[in-house]
Amino acid sequence: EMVAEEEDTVSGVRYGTVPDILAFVNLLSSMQTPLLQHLPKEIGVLLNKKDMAVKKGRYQINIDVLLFAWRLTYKNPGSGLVPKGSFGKVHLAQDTTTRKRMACKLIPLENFKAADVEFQARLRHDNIAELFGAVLWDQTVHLFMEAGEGGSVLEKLDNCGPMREFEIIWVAKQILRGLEYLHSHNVIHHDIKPSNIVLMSDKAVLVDFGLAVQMTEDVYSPRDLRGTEMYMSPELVLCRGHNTKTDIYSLGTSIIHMQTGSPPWVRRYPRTAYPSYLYIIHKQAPPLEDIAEDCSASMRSFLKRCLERNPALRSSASELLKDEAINPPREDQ
Ligand SMILES: Nc1nnc(-c2c[nH]c3ncc(-c4c[nH]c5ccccc45)cc23)o1
Repeated sequence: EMVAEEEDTVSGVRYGTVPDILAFVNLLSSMQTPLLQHLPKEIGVLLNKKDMAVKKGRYQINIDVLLFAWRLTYKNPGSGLVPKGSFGKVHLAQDTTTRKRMACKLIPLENFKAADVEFQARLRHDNIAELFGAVLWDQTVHLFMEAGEGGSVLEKLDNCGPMREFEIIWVAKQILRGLEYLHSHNVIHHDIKPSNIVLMSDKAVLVDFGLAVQMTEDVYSPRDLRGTEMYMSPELVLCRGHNTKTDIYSLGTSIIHMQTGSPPWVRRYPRTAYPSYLYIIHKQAPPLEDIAEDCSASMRSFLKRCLERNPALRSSASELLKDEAINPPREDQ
């Protein structure tokens, strides 16, 4: 009766609350795949009753919700792309009843970790991509989330070149609000970079919490190296313990990428000659030389605060939100 019981607790797709979806995703990551191999249909928990229409316990891909490759406004038509997250491909999804457009990240069940969802389910903030639901279908976990239809900042940089300072200020301010909220819950994102910042018409949001961790003390001692090299802080590379300030450093290197079109280091140390940048990040002073020539004095001092080598002296998100660089006096606007 154990199997039958588990079957009926997970049968079909239903609306639920955050504890329900956390229980569901923990079940997924603990359940052995053989048991999940022969499920008759999709199973899942949806948080968003308003925009997702479940019909008699069904929420079928290609029937109740359609998946598309993203078509970017500034990309030539037809080049629909499927951006890759840390462990999954991200599609545009549209509920066929409500017409709501969402992002849908597909993670193969064997790669799925409850952590992918836990932070996004438990933490809600305007500048963190909202989780709408999770559905297991055909051995693949489908995570439905708030969609940044303007694409990621990386796509924008690749397509439109370096951003102007007022655009960078607009993005930096919102990501700092998201980081201030995350860090107030002792959560480290661990992968702040242009491809994990997505754009909507009225805001920028953080995505991809696959590497996020919650600190229990005021230092996190890593078991593995998490993040993307170019944006990593010196203390993270050293692997002797770090804290939420590592995200602030990664925002600083991301801003250098936004203003110059390239991540720090690569112009001075070409990728062809340097397979890894970890040693450079550890040995060299922070990459202030890679700050754009036309960077304003206030933004330059803002970046120095983000890229301070000593995390204890590096500014926090709350402190940076008061910086004049992102609060220009009115006549500047
Ligand atoms: N790794 C990851 N985990 N969650 C997300 C995510 C949640 N909502 C989203 N909205 C848009 C995009 C996106 C990324 N690159 C793009 C290029 C074109 C259009 C859209 C995008 C990604 C997401 O991404």
